[in-house]
Formats: sequence, structure tokens, C-alpha cells
Amino acid sequence: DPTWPNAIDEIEEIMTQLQSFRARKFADTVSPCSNEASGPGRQNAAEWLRVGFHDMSTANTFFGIGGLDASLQYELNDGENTGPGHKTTLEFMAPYLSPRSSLADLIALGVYTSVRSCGGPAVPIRVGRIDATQAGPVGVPQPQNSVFTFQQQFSRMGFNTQEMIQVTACGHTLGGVHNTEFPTLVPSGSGVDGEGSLDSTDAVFDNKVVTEYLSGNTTNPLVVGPSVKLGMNSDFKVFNADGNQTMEALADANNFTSVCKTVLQKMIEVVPPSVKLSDPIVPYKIKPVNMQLTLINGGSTLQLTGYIRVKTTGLAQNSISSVSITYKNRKGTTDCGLSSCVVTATVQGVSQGFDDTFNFYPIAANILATSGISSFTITVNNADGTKDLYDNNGQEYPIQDAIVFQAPQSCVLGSSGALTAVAAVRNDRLSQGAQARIWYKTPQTTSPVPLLQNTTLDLQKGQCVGPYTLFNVDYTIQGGLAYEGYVDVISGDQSDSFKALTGIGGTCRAFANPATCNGGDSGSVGSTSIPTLPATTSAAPTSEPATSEPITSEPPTTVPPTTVPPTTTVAAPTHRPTVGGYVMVSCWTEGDAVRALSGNSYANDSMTLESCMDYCSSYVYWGTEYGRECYCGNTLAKSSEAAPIDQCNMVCAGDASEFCGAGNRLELYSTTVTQPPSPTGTLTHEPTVGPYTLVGCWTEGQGVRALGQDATLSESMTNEACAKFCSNYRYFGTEYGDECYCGSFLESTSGTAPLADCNMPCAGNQFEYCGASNRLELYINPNITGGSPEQPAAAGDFVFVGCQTEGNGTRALTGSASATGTMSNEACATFCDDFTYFGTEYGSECYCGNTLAASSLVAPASDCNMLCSGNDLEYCGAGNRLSLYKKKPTQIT
Ligand code: HEM
Repeated sequence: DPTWPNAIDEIEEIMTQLQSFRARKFADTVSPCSNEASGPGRQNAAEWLRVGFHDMSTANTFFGIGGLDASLQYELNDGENTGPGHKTTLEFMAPYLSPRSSLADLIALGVYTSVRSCGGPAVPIRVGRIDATQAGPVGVPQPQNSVFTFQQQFSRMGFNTQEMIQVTACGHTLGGVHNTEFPTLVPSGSGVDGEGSLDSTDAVFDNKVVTEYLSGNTTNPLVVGPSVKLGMNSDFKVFNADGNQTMEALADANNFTSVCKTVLQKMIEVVPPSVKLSDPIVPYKIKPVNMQLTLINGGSTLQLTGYIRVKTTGLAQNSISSVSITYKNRKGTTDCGLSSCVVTATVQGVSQGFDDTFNFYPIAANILATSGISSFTITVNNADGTKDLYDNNGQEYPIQDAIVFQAPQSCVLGSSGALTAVAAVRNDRLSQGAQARIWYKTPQTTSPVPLLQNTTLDLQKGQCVGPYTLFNVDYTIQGGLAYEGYVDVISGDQSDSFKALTGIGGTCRAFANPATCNGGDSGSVGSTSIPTLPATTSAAPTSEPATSEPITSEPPTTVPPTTVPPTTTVAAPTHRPTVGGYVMVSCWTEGDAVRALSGNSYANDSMTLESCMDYCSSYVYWGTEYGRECYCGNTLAKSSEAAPIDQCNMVCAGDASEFCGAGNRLELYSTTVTQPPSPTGTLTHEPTVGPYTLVGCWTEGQGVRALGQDATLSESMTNEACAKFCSNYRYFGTEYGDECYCGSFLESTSGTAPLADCNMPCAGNQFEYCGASNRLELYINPNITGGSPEQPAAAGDFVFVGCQTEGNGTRALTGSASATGTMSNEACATFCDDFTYFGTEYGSECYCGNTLAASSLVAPASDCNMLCSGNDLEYCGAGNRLSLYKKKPTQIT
């Protein structure tokens, strides 16, 4: 493996995590190879390969300028890059542009991705290309050129005649020539969907382009047909440049594959001499992913979260039982306070690339903020009892705790671009100050891809919380692309970098229960200026307000507090129904002269349910007792038994908002999974939760919450918990993993989003999704009637699409129709059950269909404003307006 962290990390992830858990989905539009996501006759895989060539082909290797540098984005109107395919390809890649993945590297990766998706070789990918900021010279080979010109052009690119023939044959095994771009070569009516294929298998990376040419039965429009007379038969001119010698060698299929691998690699490695490319990317065997420290519990705990990704290609299923990390404290020694330095996890999800599969093991370690962390090692615990230790090529995996980005206290609003970035700086480093480098994208008029820029700002010193001090800065990202931004926070020689703004919420959360300042600049304690950016909405999640008086950090005396914590502003303690993958069993007695749980144990004054869970994460049971003790075990002593819940009345020493048993009473939790979960189908969208059914993934409203009537926030949030909290409401939705919103109706500016957007696991259950930033995991209980008229988000098995016009001279939906005086969206859903779509119109009409007429247009949601004849709390379209619904995707039914 490369030494982690590494400059290849981001591209490696985009390249290999294609599907399922934490998928980056880079191959979606080019899979399968025949996919025509941009319209009929427009094969995306072929377009991606051609983009690689066109961007490179203006290179001048004699002067060392140009090459694969993404200058193509500024050259789309120069007459050499005709057709829509270059633009659609670059637009698709644009969101992947980041401080760690240049557009030029993404174009190179596109060559690998499209070729591999079409069954071709794995073209080696090296990264480090630098993006041009303006158009380069012209010089893309054009079909009317002479063979002499072609040879000169390719020689300028660094290719000899043989390589010219090879790389052109390798490119022209995919896709075709288009009538729209080359009407003289592919006249109207010929080809399929206006496309004349370059070989008979235009969606397979094979050598038919060679063998058909040699055998004389090719239909390649650049070899035969009208191109011959017009002198535009460029493939003939190129292929024949050495009397077919090179083509004959390519008639061997294996040779074709290996030659293409070589010349396509050469093609994407034409770069200016100033660019230093990395070694070819080989997927890590073991890779820490998204490792993040966050200061929590009033400043007493640094929570380490992230995943250990393990390559499982070729391994038998379930051959790994768990993965552990063993960390060292800030000083580099193995004393982690009273708690253990080992955290163990079982698999949470799997992902796949073209050639590899990966398991993800979620890490959640609560580390004493005073002792900190500097590095960790990884142990893979195999099912056969053996262990494999990984130490990052002898360096251990480094984690710095000098400055950490505080995602909960940071926030960004997609609409306005208002960003607040908050970091925690260790008090012994305050003299170094703190900066934020903000990476933001702004739309360009000269390119379909926004420009990535950055600015560095000083952070303002704020509140001191225990051994850390919070710093913050406000910045507005112009241009509407705030969610594609990133932040690095920097203090002297240390930084916590590449924090994607998609990963932070819309509401800055106050830092709850700050501990007494410890070693910091006490002068700043009073100026608790961490801004709580008001969400645009009335109902921000109700986190506990920050206490103005820090909670005492003195260790509890022998009798820990038994009831409400000392300040009235702290939320009342609760029994948490779930903690991580564990559910509460009950309050439980110790055994008769034996411990109820006889595995490991520890005790300290920063006890929380989480820290006990982490400590016991390889056990079936754990329990906290007497506020500060933690016990683990795989069985319960026979003589122990359930006790009334109110006997567990001592709050946790480290978190006054939760209970940790009492004297001789365990707050007992048990794992929800008896077996380690199988590595497939783990994390899911729950189709039903009690009486609620999943509608899908929905956006927040514009400037107002989609569900505005009640809200709560919890570190043990699940869809079940939110359903319970919202049980009087027609809708509930979970968001950002730990937020819960209720409403009797849905705001009309909230709309559907791709289900894949809702990609955050619930804070209280790692196996179910709870929305994401600005995305609700939305549920409806159709039996509860709403408070005011609305367009229901779902009816039967259908989900609301939008308000649509009728077709132009035709009905939008032509399958079946009915009209009654008792119409409702539910009634129409039942009537249209066999169809893909239904729509209600003019209050009492119902139409069904499997397709929507192309001339039916999107209308403002407010146009669909006629109440249903059978339900005056719902809208059923209007005159010439359909309230359109579509069947739910099978994933969520
Ligand atoms: C003398 C050199 C070349 C010439 C004159 C040439 C010319 C052309 C022309 C005229 C088209 C039709 C474009 C359209 O109608 O959309 C085309 C398509 C294509 N070319 Fe080339 N090409 C050359 C070399 C290459 C090379 C080296 C590659 C890549 C390695 C490549 C990849 C492709 C691909 C994949 C398509 C299909 C695009 C699609 O289906 O959208 N070409 N080429």
C-alpha cells in the first residue's frame, strides 16, 4: 500500500468505489458501455474516451506545452471539438473536481473508466495533472487531413506512425460518427439514431475495428461510404499508413488489448514536463477513510470517527470477523487514560469497483481530550483466529489533534452560500493562531466546468472549552455552488484538511456544556462568540443551548449526582433506547455474589454510554453502573435480573444528559446483531417504520423547513425514534443522521431528490439511513390527516413528481382515465395501480400512463391548486394541470 495519507487518495476512491456503500458512482453514466444517458445515439463511454484524445491532441511535446490539461473545457467552440459529447462529459465530471482531484486527472480517469466498463484493459492511472486556466492551441486531427498531416500531428503529440495507427484503432473500437456533426459522412436516415458505428460492436472494447477493416467488410464511415469521395476517410488513411503492417498485428485479440493498454496510457500521460505524475494507482489493501476527530462532551472527549476500508477481492465471504484499531496518545505512548486504546468494529457495508470489492468497518472511538491521539495501527481479525497487523509501512497511521475541524459547530447554507467554519485548537498551541483555507467553485462563462479557487482567512478566537479553544470564521461562497466547496483548517505546521461542505449541516450547533478552560487563554472564556447561524427557518433542531456557566469539571464525589444536573439549562437526562449498534435491554441487577457481566471492565469520571460501548464493542452485552463504571460480557449471570427502569437513576459522569445505571444497577445494552452482519445489504433505507412508509429522499423547503411543526435532535436518532416523536403527525423525516422533523403537511417548495442523496447512517443505528445534509429521509402515515391543504408527497405506492401541463395536442398520460365526484390522489393511485404514472386534474379527473408525453412541461407547484372533489385537504391538479405521481423505485418498496 502507499503510505497514508497520500496524494492519490481521492482519485483512488473515485476510481475504485463505484457501487454500493459509500459509492462515488463515477462509472454510472458509462455503465453499461452502451449507456446513452445524454440521448439516443450518444454513447457516453465513447464520448469519455474521445474527450481524453481531444484534450491531449493539441499537445506540443517539442516545446513541452499542453497535453492532458483540461484545456478542452475552454475549447468547445473552436470548431475542432464539435458535438455535444465533450460538454456533457465535462459537466458530468465537474462535481468531482476538488483540491485533490484535478479535472485533467478526472479526464484521464475517464479513459480508464470507459475502457474498463466496455471490457477493455485496465489502463494504468497516475495522477498529479494540473488544469489549464485558458484555451490551448488548436490542432485536433480532422478527417479531411492528409496522412502526412496526421503523421506530423501525432509526432507533435509524441507518437510515431505505428503508435498513431494503434491509438486510433484503440479509440475507434467504441462509438461512431454522427449525422448531426458529419452529415456528409453519415447522411440522414443511415446508421442507428443518427450514428454510424466505427465497428459492428460499438459498445465492446474489442478488435472488430481492426478485423473488419482488414477483411474488407467494415462499415466504418471513416473508411468506406461517402467519406472516400470526400477525402474524409481518415481511418483508411491512418490504418493504411504503413501498408497495414500495424493493423495486421492488431488482428490478434490479445495483442490488441495489451497494445491498447500501452498506447492509451501513453495518451493520457502526455503532460508538460513540470507535471510530476504519481505511481500508478493500485487500490489500497487497507485504507483509513474519512478519519475525523471532533471535540465533544463539553470538551472532555475527542471522538475519532471514520472507516477502515479493507480490500476483500478474492477472499471468502465472512473470512474477516472484525477490524480493530489500536491508537497511541498524543505523546506516542500506549496509555489512553483509564479506557482501552483498542476499538473494534464489524462490517457496515461493502462497495465494488470493476475489479475489486471492499468491506467498510466503522470506527468510533472516544478519546480523552487531555491525553489525545497521535497515530494508530490496524489489526484485521480473521475468522480463523489469525490476525494481520498493518502499520502503514512502519510509520503507523498518523492523526494529529493540534487542530480539528468541528463539523457540528460549522454550517453552510446552499442557497445563500453563507458558511461558518469552526475549528478547535489545542490550548498549548494558541500562539500559532488558526487559519481556514476555503476552496470554492464559481461558474465560468467560458467553460461548462466551474473554476476551483481558494482563499485563506484568519479564524477568530472564541470560547475555551476544556483543553481546547474554538476558533471560527464566516465567509460567503458566491455563485450558488457552496455545497461543492471544501475547507482546510490550519494551525502552524498542522492542518485538518479537505473537509467537504456536503458533510456539514445547515445549522451551526452550540457547543454544549463547555468544560472549564484548561490551559487556555481564560480571557476569552467569556466571549463565547461561536455563532449559531440561524437556519432560514423557524424550527431549527433543538440542541441543548450552550450553558453560560461551564459545568464543574471536578470529579464526582463518591456519590455521583443522582438526578438532574446542576444547571437548569441542561436537558433532562434520558435512558437512550439505542447507542450505536446496541439497544437498551433494561435496568438490570448485578448477580448473586458475581458480576452480571464478567468480561472486561473499567471505571472513570468521563464515563458515557458511548465510551463504554466503544470499550465493549467486541462483546454482546455491556452496561454502565454507578455513573462511572463499565462492564462487558457475552453472557449475563443467571442470578442477575431485570429491575424497574427508574432504579437506574444516576447520570453518566461524562455526560449529564444520559443515565449510567446506579448502585448495583446496570444500564444494560445488548447488540442488535447476533451474528456479524453479512457483508451485503447492510445499510438500507427502511421501507416501513411502524405505521409510516418511506416516501423517499426529499429536499428541505426553500428558505423554510419542509416539515416545520416539531423537531428534535439526538445522538441516538433512528427512524423508529423519530416516528415515535412525530407520531401525531402525518409526516416525519430524519435529516443529517441525528435530526428529526414532524409536520402535518409538507412545504410546497420541498421536492424529491435522488434516493442516493440520503446517504447518512442514523446516529443511533448504523444500518439505517437518516437523510443527509439538506435531505430528509421522508415518511408518511396516510391514515393521519393533515392540518392544511397540501399536495401529498405520496399516495399508495406512488411518489409526487411535480405539477405538469397536459401535452401539446395530446394527453400527458394516455393509459386510462376516470372522473368522479369523490376523487383523491389515493383513489387515483388505486385506479392506476398497474401503471407507472398517475395524475389528478381539475379536482376530479384521474389519468394513468406508463410514459409521460414529451410535450408535457413542468409547471410551478402553485399551479396545482384545485382541491380534490373527494378530499378537501389535498390538491388534485387544476385546469390543464396534473398533480403527477410516479411509482416508487423498487429499492424502497
Ligand atoms: C487521425 C486521428 C483521428 C481522427 C481524424 C478522428 C476522427 C473522428 C471523427 C470524425 C469521429 C466522429 C465524431 C462524431 O461524429 O461524433 C470520431 C469519433 C471517435 N473518435 Fe476519433 N479520430 C481520430 C483519432 C482518435 C483517437 C486517437 C481516439 C482515442 C484514443 C479517438 C476516439 C474516438 C471515439 C471514441 C469516437 C466515438 C465518439 C462517439 O461515439 O461519440 N479518435 N473520431
